[in-house]
Amino acid sequence: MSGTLVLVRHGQSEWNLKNLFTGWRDVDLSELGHEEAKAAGQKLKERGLKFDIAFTSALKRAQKTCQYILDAVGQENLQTIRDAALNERDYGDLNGLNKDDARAKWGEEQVHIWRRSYDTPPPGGESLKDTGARVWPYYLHDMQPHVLRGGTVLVAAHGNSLRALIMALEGISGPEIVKLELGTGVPIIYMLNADSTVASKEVLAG
Ligand SMILES: O=C(O)[C@@H](CO)OP(=O)(O)O
Repeated sequence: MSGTLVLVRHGQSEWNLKNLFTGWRDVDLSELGHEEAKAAGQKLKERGLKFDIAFTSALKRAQKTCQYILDAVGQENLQTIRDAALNERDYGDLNGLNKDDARAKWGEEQVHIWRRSYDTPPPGGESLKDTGARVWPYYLHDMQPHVLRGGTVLVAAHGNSLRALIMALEGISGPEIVKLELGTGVPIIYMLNADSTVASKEVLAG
């Protein structure tokens, strides 16, 4: 057995609440999002988890979620690396549009393909494959070494940057990844083997 990797999607954002495509727009957590982030920290504290390093994106909804978690576990000053490699997928021309308006304009199926498929990018934006092409090398180079040294690593990021990471981590296929949805503020705890494969996965939902 090797180390522990804890992935958390940020708490609900203002634009999640308004049902808008968000992507790289730097919107804040909603009131509920602040609570979800605190609750995520509380759950991890109850597990007795202590981190060796934290990683988050260049966007404040993820950074604030990260800080709430570190505060909750009593590690408010832990080394935290912020990197745009972990940013949400760039939604391109869809950024700022209402998701229901987009469905009315382009159809339910097309919007679902843009939101959840592996390799169909939204107009002017990144596909999940494109997102994985920046997230996975970053994981391998910057995060995995800590895990393989037996460390416990926190990653507070976004729905699609984490879907891309989980896809590679678990070896999920393109057709299967369509079904994977991540809840806001829900921690996922992976224990990894020494050969970097997944030994166990636990989702702290509810
Ligand atoms: O708007 C976004 O950037 C993302 C995540 O909130 O939305 P979706 O769930 O549609 O990928």
